[in-house]
Amino acid sequence: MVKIAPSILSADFAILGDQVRAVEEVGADLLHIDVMDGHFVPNITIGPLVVRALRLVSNMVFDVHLMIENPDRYINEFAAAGADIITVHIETCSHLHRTLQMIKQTGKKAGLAFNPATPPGSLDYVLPLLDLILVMTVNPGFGGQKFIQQMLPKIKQISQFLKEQKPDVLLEVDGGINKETACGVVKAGANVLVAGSAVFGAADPSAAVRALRQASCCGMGY
Ligand SMILES: O=C(CO)[C@@H](O)[C@H](O)COP(=O)(O)O
Ligand SMILES: [Fe+2]
Repeated sequence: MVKIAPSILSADFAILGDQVRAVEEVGADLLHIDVMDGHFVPNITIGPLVVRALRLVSNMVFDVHLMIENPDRYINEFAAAGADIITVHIETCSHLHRTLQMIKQTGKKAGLAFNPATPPGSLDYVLPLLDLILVMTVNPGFGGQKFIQQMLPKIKQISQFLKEQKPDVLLEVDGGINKETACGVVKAGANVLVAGSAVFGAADPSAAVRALRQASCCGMGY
């Protein structure tokens, strides 16, 4: 079953709690929380305080996507604030194995993200520590960008690798996912679809989650 992960980056922050409740009620599987530091990516967004506040109003799995330099400094804080999955970018970690160990030591699930131009190289060496792999299908930093088609072979390659080595690891895609692109990424092997503007940019976010779920079924052959 494909999981749908609305990204609050495109939500209305003035009514964030209501928007999160709406996607939770319609059965979205994870809540994707984009953390940006203005260094690794040009944008600045959410910190642990917001995660802590949302934890009080939601029981969803919190999927925290750290787009920050030197993520080790903040792993414990995000874990304590209520993150369930903490994903770091391979491009930000000088000691990736240690960083992933640090996440696992908090008792949370660990994810590893790859920018569009980054080959999925080090996977062999850190796979035992991973619960999720995130393939960026846009360059990180902003919502509402166009899906990069060239990522489909990368998704296929990682999906094949996971089937052989560790099938329970989630394969998430993030960026430009909507009703039109969902089928192709699922066919390529993705099983978690992050969607920001396609959900919270829609007039009715609940209907948009349902539509995305429906569209993802085509990739599974029905
Ligand atoms: O991590 C990011 C952007 O860097 C994402 O999670 C965005 O929030 C996706 O937005 P859409 O492309 O779905 O609008
Ligand atoms: Fe993200």
